[in-house]
Amino acid sequence: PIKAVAEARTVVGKITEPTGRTDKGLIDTQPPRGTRDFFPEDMRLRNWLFGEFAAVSTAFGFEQFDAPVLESEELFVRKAGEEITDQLYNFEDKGQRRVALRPELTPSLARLVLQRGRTLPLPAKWFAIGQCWRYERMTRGRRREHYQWNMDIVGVAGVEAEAELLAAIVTFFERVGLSKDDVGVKVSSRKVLQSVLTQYGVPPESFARVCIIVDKLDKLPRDKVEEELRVLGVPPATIDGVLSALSIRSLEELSRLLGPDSEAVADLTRLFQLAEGYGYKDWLVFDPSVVRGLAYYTGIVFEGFDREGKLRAICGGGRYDRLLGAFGGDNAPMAGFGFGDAVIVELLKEKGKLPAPPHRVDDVVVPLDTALRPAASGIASRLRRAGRSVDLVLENKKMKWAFKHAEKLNASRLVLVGASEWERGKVVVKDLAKFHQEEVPVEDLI
Ligand SMILES: Nc1ccc(Br)nc1
Repeated sequence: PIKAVAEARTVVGKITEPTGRTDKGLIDTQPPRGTRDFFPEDMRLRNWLFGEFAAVSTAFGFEQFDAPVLESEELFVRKAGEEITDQLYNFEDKGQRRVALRPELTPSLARLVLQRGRTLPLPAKWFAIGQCWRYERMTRGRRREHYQWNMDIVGVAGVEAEAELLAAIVTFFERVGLSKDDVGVKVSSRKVLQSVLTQYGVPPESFARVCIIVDKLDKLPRDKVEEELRVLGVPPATIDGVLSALSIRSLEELSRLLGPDSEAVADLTRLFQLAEGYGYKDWLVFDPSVVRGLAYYTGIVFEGFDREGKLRAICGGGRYDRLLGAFGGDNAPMAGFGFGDAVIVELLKEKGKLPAPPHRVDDVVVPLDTALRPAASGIASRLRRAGRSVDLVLENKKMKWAFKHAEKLNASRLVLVGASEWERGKVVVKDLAKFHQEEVPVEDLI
């Protein structure tokens, strides 16, 4: 079959038949547009990365949750002009239900919190690693799915929650070999923008939309952003006021602009003080131009970035105290972040820090003749029960082949089941690292 696939690709290249098959009757072996296959070598990298995500979440005492990739569309319908909802992967199912592949995990988290209601002990510290989707015109050739790690804290109103979440992000970066010279985290608060807009008399109901437009400043030219703000009804003087506030680069300056009683200044000052305590203050950069592109943030917002500025945001998050209310529930303070599986891999590749976990087994077990296959199967079971990973050779092979096979599998030992040893209740165990072998009684074999 491999040959056929190769032929199909070379001869035909693409699907020619209306049946979706090549002229040789081969199905299209590529995954759907914008999606990825994970071959074993890809899966080993993915398992390593998700293992690091989960290890950090566990180190912080978080519990894992998950929810369906398929959700009711209404969970994601927000009228703030976000890219994430513009690109919703939504459709009508066979029961005429409006459904969507989740573009993010936070609304599902909110749904689960509401489902538990008052029975949910607070604070709740939950994490998830889940596939998220968008439907983007393939003209841009971008992916339509990625996996995202989320950590969220429900029930903590103070910036202690954000400080803990930032500590988790820094812990992850350190675990995978990145330092504060490689990456940083830009931190701000939406209360900065809220204060400025209030000073200029912009109605609160425009706040989310203004944030979504301002978030485009690092993607669109300034005049385009100003145009979108004007269309939204934000007067030019206000736009200038907003944009000049975003160019502030110190909390002292911010305090002069917003006044000594500003909540934004108090939150950020406290957050940097806590960061000092954790020891990651040098990883943080106060940057009021960070607003993030999700409508529901209400306070501190942050995003991980590569200091060389070559890549898109590595991760992002913030406080969102009004999401449960938006779903008709009672509000509870919430803060969290999302960390995708794409940019971090690009960054680790750039830094030469991307691991390539090899496939390996502990033992290769080989019967040296057909009559000993049941015995060899028994040996493999015994070793597996002892916790070893065992590749049992399933065809009749010679010793030479067995050695090569064990080497390919990076095996630690080659266990040979031969007639003469078996008669004496033994097998031959070759230690492939120490080039030494011994006859081991079956009852002593582990
Ligand atoms: N929200 C979202 C979903 C899928 C991808 Br790829 N990127 C962003």
